[in-house]
Amino acid sequence: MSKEPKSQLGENEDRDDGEVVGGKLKYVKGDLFSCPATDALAHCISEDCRMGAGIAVLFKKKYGGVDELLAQKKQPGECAVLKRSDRFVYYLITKKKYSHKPTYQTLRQSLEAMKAHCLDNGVTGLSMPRIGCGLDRLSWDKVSVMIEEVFQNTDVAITVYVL
Ligand SMILES: NC(=O)c1ccc[n+]([C@H]2O[C@H](COP(=O)([O-])OP(=O)(O)OC[C@H]3O[C@@H](n4cnc5c(N)ncnc54)[C@H](O)[C@@H]3O)[C@@H](O)[C@H]2O)c1
Repeated sequence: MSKEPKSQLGENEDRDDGEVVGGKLKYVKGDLFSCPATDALAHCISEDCRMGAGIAVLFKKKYGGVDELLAQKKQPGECAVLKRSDRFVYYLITKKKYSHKPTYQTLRQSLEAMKAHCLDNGVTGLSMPRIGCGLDRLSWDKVSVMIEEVFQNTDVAITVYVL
């Protein structure tokens, strides 16, 4: 596995096995969907559940469930969830419409909602891309710290996949 420049990954320790660990987050270079089948997955979407661009398109193709998600009537700052096989798939609702941009505040609230669901349901492994930091233009330096803060003092192991 090739290695990402550390500057793109934050303050991490590069290990011999190609994985990079830093605080609560572990980084793996590669496709998110190559993660262990038992890991829960997380990504960001809008309240309208459009999922017409970015990695959300892949989630829609793989897991469907748009009607099921819309029926949950989750708003920005909340988190919708699907159960697929033995895993939960989390949809962090960070904005109202697909054309909007999220705020750090709604992302934090959505992460808190996801954490609550993880703790209530015994989730111990969670994989995600660099959420909010592609099309949604947030800063990974800030978002990674936020994820660490929200999940500190939990046993949820978080892996971030970076292409
Ligand atoms: N028309 C629309 O529906 C529309 C419009 C704007 C944004 N979006 C989408 O984008 C928003 C989310 O933005 P975002 O910045 O959180 O997500 P994103 O930009 O889709 O992806 C976040 C990060 O993941 C990376 N990535 C992409 N594929 C993979 C993969 N297979 N494995 C690992 N990493 C990967 C991507 O390069 C980026 O750095 C949501 O609203 C979503 O629906 C949709």
